Order: sequence, then C-alpha cells, then structure tokens
Amino acid sequence: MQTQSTCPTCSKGTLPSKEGGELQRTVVAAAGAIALVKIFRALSSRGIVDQKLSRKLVHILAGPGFALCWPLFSTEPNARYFAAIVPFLNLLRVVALGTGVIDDPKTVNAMSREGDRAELLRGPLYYVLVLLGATLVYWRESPVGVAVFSLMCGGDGLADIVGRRLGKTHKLPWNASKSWAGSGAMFLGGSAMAIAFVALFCTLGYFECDMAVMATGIAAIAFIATLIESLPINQKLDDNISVPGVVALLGFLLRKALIAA
Ligand SMILES: Nc1ccn([C@@H]2O[C@H](COP(=O)(O)OP(=O)(O)OP(=O)(O)O)[C@@H](O)[C@H]2O)c(=O)n1
Ligand SMILES: C/C(=C\CO)CCC[C@H](C)CCC[C@H](C)CCCC(C)C
Repeated sequence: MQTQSTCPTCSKGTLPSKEGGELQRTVVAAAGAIALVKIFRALSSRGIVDQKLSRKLVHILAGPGFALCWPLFSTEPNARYFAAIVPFLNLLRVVALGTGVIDDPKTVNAMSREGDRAELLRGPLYYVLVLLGATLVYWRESPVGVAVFSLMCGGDGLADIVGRRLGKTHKLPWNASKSWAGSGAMFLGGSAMAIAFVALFCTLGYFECDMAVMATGIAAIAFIATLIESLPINQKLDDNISVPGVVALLGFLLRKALIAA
C-alpha cells in the first residue's frame, strides 16, 4: 500500500483552483454538515427515526460525506487547511452544544443516545477530532487516513446498527454486550468503505495503487480494529478513540510492508 504521497497526479480529480475558490469548497462542505444534522434533527424529533439510530446514521454518514468533498478542493498545498475548517467548525458546534452555550435539545437528541448534552463532549467530540486529524495529517496523500475514518464511520457505526438487530443471541465469548453479527458488520462495513474510498482516490490519482495489495492491507487492519472494538473497554476508552487510534498505529507500522510491489 502506497502510504506516502509520491503523488505525481494529485492534480487529477480536483477542480482547478481559482481566487477564493478554496473557501467556496469549504462553504459547500460546511453546508453539507449543517444539512446532514438538520435532516436527522427533523427525523428524530418527529419520531420518524429512533434517536439511537439517528445518532448512528449521522456517525456513519458524516465522515464519508466529508471525504467525498475532498476532491472538490484544489491541489494547492494549503487546500487541506481549508478542508479542515469544516471539522473544526463542527468541533466548536459540538462543544457549544455539549456545554449548553447553544441550547438546542433537538440537535442534541439527533447526536446522543439519551439526549444528555454532556454526551456530545465524548463520542461526537472525539469523532470530529478524528476527522480533523485525518484531514490535517493524512489528507489525500495516504490511504491510512481513509482507513482511519472508514473503520470509525463505516465499521463501528454499522456494528451498532447490525449488532442491535441481529446480535441478540450469538454474543462474543469475551464480551457479552457485543455480538458476532455486530463485529462481522464492523469488519465488512469498514473494509468495504475503506476499499471503495481508496479505489476512488486511486482513480483520481491521489495514490499509486496495487488494489490487491491495498485490499489485503485494509482487511488486515480492519480485522485487528474489529478485535479491538469487540473488547469490553468502551466504558474506559471510547470506540471513537480506540478504533481510529489502532488503525493509525497499524497504518504507521505496516507502511513499509504494504508499499505496493
Ligand atoms: N461489535 C458489536 C458492537 C456493537 N454491538 C451492538 O451495538 C450496541 C451498541 O454498541 P456500542 O459500540 O457499545 O455502542 P455505543 O457505545 O453506544 O456507541 P458508540 O460506539 O458510538 O459510542 C451494543 O450494545 C450491541 O447491542 C454488537 O452487537 N456488536
Ligand atoms: C453522533 C456522532 C458521533 C458519535 O459517535 C457524529 C457527530 C457528527 C458531527 C457533529 C458532524 C460532523 C460533520 C463533518 C465534520 C462534516 C460532514 C460534511 C458532509 C458534507 C456531510
């Protein structure tokens, strides 16, 4: 897996940069974030979507939705910083909502298990910090960043939705609160999202990819991340920290082993 940019074609797949164009992309992505949360605020407040499901759907969709905006930004070296404004603004929003500076119970409900605003200062806060870090550290230059948000969003998010519905019987021997179904969904969902984004970014020329090598590396990382997520530790260490953290560590340790042949 080509984990560092020798990216001669990073110019492919991005809109030509023009004066002020970068900030316009930031506004588009920020507007998307506002729209996503507003949609689930409306659905959960009307009882159309269960609150726990609403939270998880926002969790699953926000990260990949943001990453799909990355090709909008130019090849300018500072493009990632304009993109990073979006998770940073959402960091401020989450803190304002979680501390009560902004009093908006319906939005809190859309992003929390039980409607407790203090909850936003844990999972959601860590979530936007991970997206901020992935944008600044990895950007479009390393598939490790793709794996980081994919396992957090597509993996951990799906584990909850599938596990709550299909994991009522066959629980994990080492963690009775989690199930084979949930962990299987985490592995498959996280791997699929990561491989899809890596294939997209390869097509756009961000990575030089041997997809067989890339897919093998992603599957190995997803398997270990799934094991970590299955451990009974999320009362002490939030999954939004442990999953992205182990993926980033594995991506760093495996960077040489996974460089495409
Ligand atoms: N590998 C997994 C993960 C989750 N679940 C199901 O999903 C529920 C919520 O999972 P958990 O990760 O504990 O969710 P939260 O901590 O609420 O969510 P988050 O990770 O966003 O903090 C669990 O009780 C379980 O029913 C599962 O069956 N198997
Ligand atoms: C409830 C959540 C996590 C708990 O595990 C997710 C919180 C989501 C954030 C509040 C909103 C994040 C928005 C993204 C940074 C940008 C999304 C833009 C895109 C166009 C949808």
